[in-house]
Amino acid sequence: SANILKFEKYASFNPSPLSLKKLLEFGRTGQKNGSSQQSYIFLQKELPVRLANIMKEINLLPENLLKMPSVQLVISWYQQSFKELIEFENKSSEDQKIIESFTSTLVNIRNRHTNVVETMAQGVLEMKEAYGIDTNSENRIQYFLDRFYMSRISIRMLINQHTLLFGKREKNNDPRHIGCIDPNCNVLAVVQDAYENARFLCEQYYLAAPDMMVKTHNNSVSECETDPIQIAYVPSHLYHMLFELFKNAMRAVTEYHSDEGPMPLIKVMIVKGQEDVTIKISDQGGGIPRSKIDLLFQYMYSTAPQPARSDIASAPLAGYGYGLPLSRLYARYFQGDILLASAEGYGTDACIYLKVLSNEANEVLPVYNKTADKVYHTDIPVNDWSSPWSTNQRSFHSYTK
Ligand SMILES: N#Cc1c[nH]c2ncccc12
Repeated sequence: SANILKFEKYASFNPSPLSLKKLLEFGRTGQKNGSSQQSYIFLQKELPVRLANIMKEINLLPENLLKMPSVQLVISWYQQSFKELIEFENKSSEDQKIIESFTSTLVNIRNRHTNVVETMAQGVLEMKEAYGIDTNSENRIQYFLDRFYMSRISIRMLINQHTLLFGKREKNNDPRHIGCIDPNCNVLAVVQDAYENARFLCEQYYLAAPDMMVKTHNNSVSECETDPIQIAYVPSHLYHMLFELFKNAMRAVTEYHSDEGPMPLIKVMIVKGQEDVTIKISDQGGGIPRSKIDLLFQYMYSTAPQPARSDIASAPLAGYGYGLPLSRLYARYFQGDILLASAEGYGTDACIYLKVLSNEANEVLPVYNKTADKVYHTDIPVNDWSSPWSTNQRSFHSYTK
């Protein structure tokens, strides 16, 4: 049908990543007239391209997952949103009425996709319970969900920028922000905000919470050692990452020191260098074995059956949920990262790395291509490093000649 042809057409284009610098410049001119038109012209093509690219990958999911009702529901949301977007394919950007209609379509799409993460997690659970899971599928699902959620983060970022800059005036938005970007995001302020909120939850559940000590080092050449550490960033993304890491650190410390007196502090180091801003959160929560670190970022591992509704309210720090894998995607989205280094038996350092320069903070987007396609169609490569469990007749030596 015509829609299928349009779908293949948009899927044939690669997404065009924007940098924070581009998004900022765009937003600054945006507040003058005329660039709602530029935004419309860019999004009119870029949003269907990003939707079509990730929809191509959804179809490559393991059969057992694809047929889950929750996954079918998510697919229907993407199909509907794609259909609504291509309605604007040949509509002129000269007509302000068309741009207004496009902006309200974006709001509808954003609302339709509000619960995509939970619904996909439900689909993974349905499949686990119905068919179980083999390692190959687990790896493919991990690969897919990282790309699928990164694509969703990027689409929501573009929609939020357009609707905040050109949509109905939001009442409480900070005039210094450009859409959802703060050109001078004060990192310490977001750290303190996330800590206070995680502490509140921790005290509610554990009746106690560890204190925090923060040190900052501003080693950027153009600034003084004591200048506040600021970068162009999306405060809500930074908050999401910090809140998650503080919750996990507090849970570890309170559970590891449950029986004795005062709990050890959570130490936070914020450093601005030439290339990176690093936020290191160090706890003495007993740590986690190196062999289990990867599990914290596994969607499948974190997809545990939801405890009874009453438990959810009382266990706000329970389980790891999708918080860590999604937080790492937020960090990676603008070329940063989150790394965990643990000393089992003592504690854990969690590091958030962000880009100092906004022209280096380019969107990281999944690109549907032959490589991606191959990941879905090849099994895990044959073991090319020795392992104690693999006996290989060909080279097995008998030492008892
Ligand atoms: N994220 C995070 C963590 C921060 N501290 C931790 N301790 C045990 C397990 C996970 C964590």
